[in-house]
Amino acid sequence: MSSRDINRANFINTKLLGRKREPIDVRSEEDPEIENIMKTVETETIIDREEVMEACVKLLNEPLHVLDKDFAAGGLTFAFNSSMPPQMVALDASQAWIVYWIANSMMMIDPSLLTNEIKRKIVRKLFLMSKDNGPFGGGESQLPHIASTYAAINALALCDNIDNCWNKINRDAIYKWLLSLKQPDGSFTTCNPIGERDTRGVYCALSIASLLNIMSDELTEGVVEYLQQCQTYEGGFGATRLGDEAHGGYTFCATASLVIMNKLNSIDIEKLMEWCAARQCTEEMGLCGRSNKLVDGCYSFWVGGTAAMLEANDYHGCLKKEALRKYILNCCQSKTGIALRDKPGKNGDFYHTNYVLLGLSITESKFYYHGDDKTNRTPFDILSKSLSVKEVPSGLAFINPVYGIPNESLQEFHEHFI
Ligand SMILES: CC(C)=CCC/C(C)=C/CC/C(C)=C/COP(=O)(O)OP(=O)(O)O
Ligand SMILES: [Zn+2]
Repeated sequence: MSSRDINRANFINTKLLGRKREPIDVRSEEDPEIENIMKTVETETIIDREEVMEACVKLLNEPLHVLDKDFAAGGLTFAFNSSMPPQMVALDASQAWIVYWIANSMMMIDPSLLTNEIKRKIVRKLFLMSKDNGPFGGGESQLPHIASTYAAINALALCDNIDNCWNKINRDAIYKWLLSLKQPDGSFTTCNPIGERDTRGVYCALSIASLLNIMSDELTEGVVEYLQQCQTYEGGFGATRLGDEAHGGYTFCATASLVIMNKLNSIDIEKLMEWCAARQCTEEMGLCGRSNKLVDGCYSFWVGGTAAMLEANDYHGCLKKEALRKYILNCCQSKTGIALRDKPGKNGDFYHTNYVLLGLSITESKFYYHGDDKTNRTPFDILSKSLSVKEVPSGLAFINPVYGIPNESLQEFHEHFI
């Protein structure tokens, strides 16, 4: 991988998934592409809290908008089949993510949208991103990355073992590679040797390993202790154990990792519940990712999914789900675009479409565990059923909050590897 590729991958991972930090100095004359991306980022409209509140309150007072499924689905199908729009060039190292976001959105809206032809395209594209059929990079000829591998495995889980593709996944190579990323403090790097080490790596590693049934004591050694150190005084989790601010993305990753290991009881759950409840903005009723920050539709999953996992474990009521649902339906559907969005004033995108839809499904579901045996719980035992809502339910698929994919696909994929 050239230093330009490393810079670009770092930049994209930081912007898209990473924690807040000083901008990386990647602007150089030799790289006009990155120069352009930086310009777009810098000129992005800064939305003021007052403005957001005003726009949301106006929209929240309107009659509830019902998700325009045909519009959204048609748009997504088009986006997947056509070539990438220019702004997507910026996501060169995130192609596995894009495939997962689009496929998962389609699956949640209507599984028949994901035709065999589209599934074959997904499988073909994903395996091109890997030299040995796993682990996966962010695009063709890119080095493997833990987040790309996570996204690729999730996307493959949606493809129904078409053409026996699940047997093609190189589980041995993935297991060895995951072990090679393991750090003495219990965390995982995102890729070697330049990767970041934080709760994202832990979650991606455990999600991949549990789905492919390659979990081992060696993989999970020290992980609980690492995550315990990431819980902050506020109750949420920071990126690392070095005192980072609690954030919705990292809190989801830590909570889901603990649920996968059936170790939720090893952290301060009451504080975590308080922290989740405090994420619901009192005017907009959507969720923010951290203290004193703006509401954003994607936290309907990162924080909403955390609350759903707590609910399954009998810690109910962190969020006002009906009010969050209203925020999603009235404020996250862009009237002009095909996609779902962060907040009024923003454009829709694939990332927000997926996580807002996951969040919407959560607001219409009750979460619980199958069976009474608390000591042997697995993340695959989490079930959901319909929670009655005031207006018409959206009819989205029920999802598993640990993996962020519909229950049906999850069960089928998981059972394949038992
Ligand atoms: C599985 C996996 C890799 C998950 C990643 C989860 C994660 C860290 C999500 C957060 C992503 C995000 C857009 C943060 C924005 O920070 P910001 O400072 O721009 O936004 P804020 O003001 O809302 O904090
Ligand atoms: Zn967002």
